[in-house]
Amino acid sequence: MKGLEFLLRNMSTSTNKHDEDDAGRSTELQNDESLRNKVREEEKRNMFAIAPSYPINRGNNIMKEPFVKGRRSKPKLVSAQAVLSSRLEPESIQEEPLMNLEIVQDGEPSAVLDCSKNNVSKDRKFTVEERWEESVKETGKERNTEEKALSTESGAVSRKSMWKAGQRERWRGKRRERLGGSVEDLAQENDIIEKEMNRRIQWRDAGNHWGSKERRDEESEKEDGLEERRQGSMEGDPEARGTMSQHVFSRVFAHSFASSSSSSSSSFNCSSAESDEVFSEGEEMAKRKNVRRCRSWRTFLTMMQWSKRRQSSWIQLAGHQGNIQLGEGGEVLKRFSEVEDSCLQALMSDPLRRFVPQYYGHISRNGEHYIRLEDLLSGLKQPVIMDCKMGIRTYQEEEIVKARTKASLRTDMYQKMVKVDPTAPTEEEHEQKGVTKLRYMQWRDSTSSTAALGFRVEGIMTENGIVLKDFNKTQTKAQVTETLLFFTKKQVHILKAYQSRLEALKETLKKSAFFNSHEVIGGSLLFVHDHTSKANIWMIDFGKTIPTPENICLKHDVPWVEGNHEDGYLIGLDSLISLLSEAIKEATGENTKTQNPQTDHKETERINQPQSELHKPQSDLLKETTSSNHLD
Ligand SMILES: O=P(O)(O)O[C@H]1[C@H](O)[C@@H](OP(=O)(O)O)[C@H](OP(=O)(O)O)[C@@H](OP(=O)(O)O)[C@H]1O
Ligand SMILES: Nc1ncnc2c1ncn2[C@@H]1O[C@H](COP(=O)(O)OP(=O)(O)O)[C@@H](O)[C@H]1O
Repeated sequence: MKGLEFLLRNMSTSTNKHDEDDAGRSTELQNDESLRNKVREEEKRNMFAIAPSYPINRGNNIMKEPFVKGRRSKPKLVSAQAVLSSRLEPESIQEEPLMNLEIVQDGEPSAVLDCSKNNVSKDRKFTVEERWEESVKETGKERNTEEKALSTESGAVSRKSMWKAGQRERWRGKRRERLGGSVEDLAQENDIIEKEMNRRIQWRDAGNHWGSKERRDEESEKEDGLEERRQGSMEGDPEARGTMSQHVFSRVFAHSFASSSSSSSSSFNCSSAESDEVFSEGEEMAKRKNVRRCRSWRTFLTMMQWSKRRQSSWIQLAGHQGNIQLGEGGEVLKRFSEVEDSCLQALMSDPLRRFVPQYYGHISRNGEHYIRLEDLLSGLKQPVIMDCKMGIRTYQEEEIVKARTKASLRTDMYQKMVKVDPTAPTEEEHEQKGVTKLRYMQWRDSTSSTAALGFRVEGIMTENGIVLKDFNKTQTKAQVTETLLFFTKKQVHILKAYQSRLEALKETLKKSAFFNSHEVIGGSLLFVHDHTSKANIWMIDFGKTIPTPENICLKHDVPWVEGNHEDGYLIGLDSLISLLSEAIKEATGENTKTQNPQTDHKETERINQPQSELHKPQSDLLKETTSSNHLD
């Protein structure tokens, strides 16, 4: 039986078993059901205090306080339809309680909402943490009212203690039966009974706790029509198993660690049949040890399975390879950079926050420092991704100063250059077998669409996990349009969703204090969609985004000359929006203007540095796949 399914079944089985056993108990116990529930609730509260439902949300002091409270007011990943209406929603940022991770349809944790429902605030799904807090509030309320009523009803003798006394009697009887005789030392016997009984309550409540929590989750998932998927496809569909209910897993995961500290109250009851028998202290210990051992192995294996699948379905498309990885808690870990970190901090309280992955602070791992970010691929099934580097230049002005003052030659960059175009380096560069970084970056900008259109495609990953990175010479409008059509498979709703999101971004950029005061160099827009028509675009990579000098107010849509610090971000955004329009026309067959990539290419050549090679049709790119990352 597969790990998670086994756990899920076990949890629900144990719940049922408890229900049956409860039914068979004495009348006295049945009458005191509500009190017993209260004790359970108390236990439950304690257990959750040590086992947060998702480690990323709390428990880590490295999270910075101001950002713990804030959260974007917008849904993060939305259906293509819903993106279209995003402009209509209020732009103001509401300060909401932290909701880093939410439950999506397939149960994977993610800051994702299914926005196919129009009323976002009413229909939004809650995070594991929010749900938990809500249930605590409710339980607390019930408890207080109930306790008040009881204390006034029964005066000094609480029903809780009456119930305990009844329990004690029952246990004493069972113990007498077991020992087959009378009990001589009453004080000692009482002590043993008290211990056994308390342990038994904790043991049972731990099982009931998981059972009832699981039942609640099952109910809410059923509402979402998930039951069928979980039962039907979990077993057969490796992808579904890969995107299994991580919130359930997280609980088991967190709980496993909590219980490893040998707290009996946090024991996970995986065999209720056994647990309902009365054991002697030694027997009970031995059984619990066994149960715990098998449980921790199962938990460990499940953890490994989940982690492996999630890791293999995650990809770093562009940028410095190895710089970014998926963290154990499902977050993205990016190698720490002071510049990027301060940008992300500032962005968390800027209107642009809804276009930026959630920032969770830092973490150290194996001596390395990382920035923790929301995984933007979470909640997507076989994601299709495109990374577009924005701006009319991708190097900072300081690179020019460096090239003038202490120019160092880069062999690696020379080699990259030659690989793309052996005729690109000058004779001197060929002799030196090296180029300056500035030279390389300028060459990259001019041979791609960066200099002319204000952005370039850095890479695309198709739904099969095929990665294409050969866009060095994708330069003209026609070529980029062709690339957009290829990337979206001409799906008009996706193209429109992207266009709409970019228009919303443009509006937000106008209002953003961050954007007004920063030179955004080397930043990307990450386009993500999947076959379930979820689509979104995110601003990522702020490693070279720096505050502008005080005397400079950037326009972002004018050409760059050295010293004006202009980045041309809005030039790129406008180009993208208009090329998406072209692609939509093309996809809907409305385009009367026949585009000719070659003529178009030649026009651009006149604007930029001439390049020797003509572009290859997009279909050829597939043959030149640089790497492959199969998701299944
Ligand atoms: O994309 P290719 O053609 O491989 O070139 C890369 C990108 O321009 C990187 O910019 P970005 O970070 O914007 O993607 C740049 O990093 P930095 O400018 O950030 O350093 C790399 O410089 P080196 O890291 O020096 O190699 C350069 O080699
Ligand atoms: N928050 C994120 N969620 C998912 N993928 C991400 C995230 N941040 C980055 N990536 C992936 O990593 C790649 C490189 O990210 P980037 O921040 O540009 O790195 P670098 O600074 O090395 O250029 C992106 O193209 C994308 O595939």
